Amino acid sequence: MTTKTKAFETKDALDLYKKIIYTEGKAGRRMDKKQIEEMIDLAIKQLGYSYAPYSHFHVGAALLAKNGTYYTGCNIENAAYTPTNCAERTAFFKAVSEGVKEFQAICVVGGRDGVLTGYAAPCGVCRQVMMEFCDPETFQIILAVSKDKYDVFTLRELFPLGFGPADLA
Ligand SMILES: O=c1ccn([C@H]2C[C@H](O)[C@@H](CO)O2)c(=O)[nH]1
Ligand SMILES: [Zn+2]
Repeated sequence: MTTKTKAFETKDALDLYKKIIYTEGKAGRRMDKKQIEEMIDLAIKQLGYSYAPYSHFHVGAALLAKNGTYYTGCNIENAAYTPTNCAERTAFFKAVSEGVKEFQAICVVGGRDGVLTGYAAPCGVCRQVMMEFCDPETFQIILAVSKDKYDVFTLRELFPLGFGPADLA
């Protein structure tokens, strides 16, 4: 019998294991489960504000600043298509326009007609904007389908070898 099997012999041990994987994520990171759930709720609420008459793909985001403030965002499309702003960038630009430039994490949800069936990963442009303001090693990106189905990534994982302000130094 392996040590791992032994660890799950009691319900307490199993609960502890679940707590660890839920709060630390795959790469051993630390985000409070309650806070992740709060961010998922906020991002899902944003789906209701999404303006997506062309793609019908609704996206919501909740950005957590280091000062503890949340900035939410939705995608905002345009008849000329290219002026479209993604949910993530809406959240970032709201924060930066209010003088807030330090961030801990963002949660993103999205799906056709606002129905969440899988992860809506940030597009390349949004990853580049994150790279401008966030430390790629520590900034957390929560991709969620529901409060029971989500994954946490660092910006570095989603944007390896990304170009950022440090490259100009
Ligand atoms: O990172 C992304 C990628 C796409 N979208 C939006 C833009 C557009 O309105 C729709 C389809 O691409 O999804 C976002 O909000 N965030
Ligand atoms: Zn984007």
